[in-house]
Amino acid sequence: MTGHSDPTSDTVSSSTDAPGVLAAPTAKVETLIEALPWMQRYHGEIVVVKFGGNAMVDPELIDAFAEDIAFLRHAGVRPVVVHGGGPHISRMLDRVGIASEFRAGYRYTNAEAIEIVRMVLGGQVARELVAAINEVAPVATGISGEDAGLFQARRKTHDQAGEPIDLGYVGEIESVNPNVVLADLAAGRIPVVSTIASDINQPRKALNINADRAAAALAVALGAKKLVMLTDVEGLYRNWPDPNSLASTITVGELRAMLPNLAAGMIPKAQACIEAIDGGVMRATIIDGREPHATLLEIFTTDGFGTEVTPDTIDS
Ligand SMILES: Nc1ncnc2c1ncn2[C@@H]1O[C@H](COP(=O)(O)OP(=O)(O)O)[C@@H](O)[C@H]1O
Ligand SMILES: CC(=O)N[C@@H](CCC(=O)OP(=O)(O)O)C(=O)O
Repeated sequence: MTGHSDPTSDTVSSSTDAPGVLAAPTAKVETLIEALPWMQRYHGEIVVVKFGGNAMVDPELIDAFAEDIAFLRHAGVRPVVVHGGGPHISRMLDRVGIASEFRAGYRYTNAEAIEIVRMVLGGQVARELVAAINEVAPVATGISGEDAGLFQARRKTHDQAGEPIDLGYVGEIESVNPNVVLADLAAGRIPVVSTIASDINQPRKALNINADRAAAALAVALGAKKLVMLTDVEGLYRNWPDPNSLASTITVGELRAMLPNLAAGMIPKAQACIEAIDGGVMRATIIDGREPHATLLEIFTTDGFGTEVTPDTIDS
């Protein structure tokens, strides 16, 4: 039996271990068969997967994520990874004596901090993730949003309720030129994108872009079929932090209505889901990145998990 890890199991089993020996292959086949319609649905499609800094908490989770991305690529999906790195940035800022401050879910980024953000995202987090994926499938490449005009941004001046806000060198994406990502995909590579943008008014200056928002803008520009965001909670809670209020599906209209009452890191995530769906991405999901292989389970199994944001009316 090709690929069978236990050569002794070709022999007749004793009655005590027979049920386990019989059940395991059946379950494996069921899992594979369950994946078939999802593989068909996403074959050849672009899926943007955002890996949040809080989901990158341990090396085993990064390894499992790298395997999932390699699996998707070899199953015929065209995955594009967008990474966060908030905790990594906060640690480095702390080391150089800059306190982290978040306003309405976004990091207040002064002139010194933007240099650290650029260095940590492009020079540390992207490198670690590219290396992890390349260990499994050596086709990952790192791309900064400053490369080849990928992300052009303008300084962010208002919060989600439309009130003026000072965030320093934080940007809102104004335009996306996805050609550099498309070229990588066409060459069979797995792009890993860092969310720094060029300032539209000062092209040599960088702006700090929230990674959820950047992932959504990129998903729209690429015509992605799906946006998946891995984070450190099970999904979106309608009544945070009530553990019984986890939403398994929510329409974009319902989410829009919740937006003014959301807190902290969930604000940009919800805005990202809304932008993605409004921009034509059919599904945006927020899933628990603390669960190993969450990405694969979400994309290739029927139940999926976490919170799925859908258009108000679903026609596909
Ligand atoms: N309604 C909500 N549902 C889920 N999480 C929420 C909600 N409101 C605020 N949060 C917070 O948002 C956090 C996720 O955002 P964030 O820390 O920015 O994650 P990431 O680094 O993955 O982008 C959760 O850990 C939780 O503390
Ligand atoms: C403007 C802003 O807040 N930028 C984020 C960019 C990184 C990010 O979004 O990382 P996570 O996905 O891990 O939160 C920051 O500086 O933390």
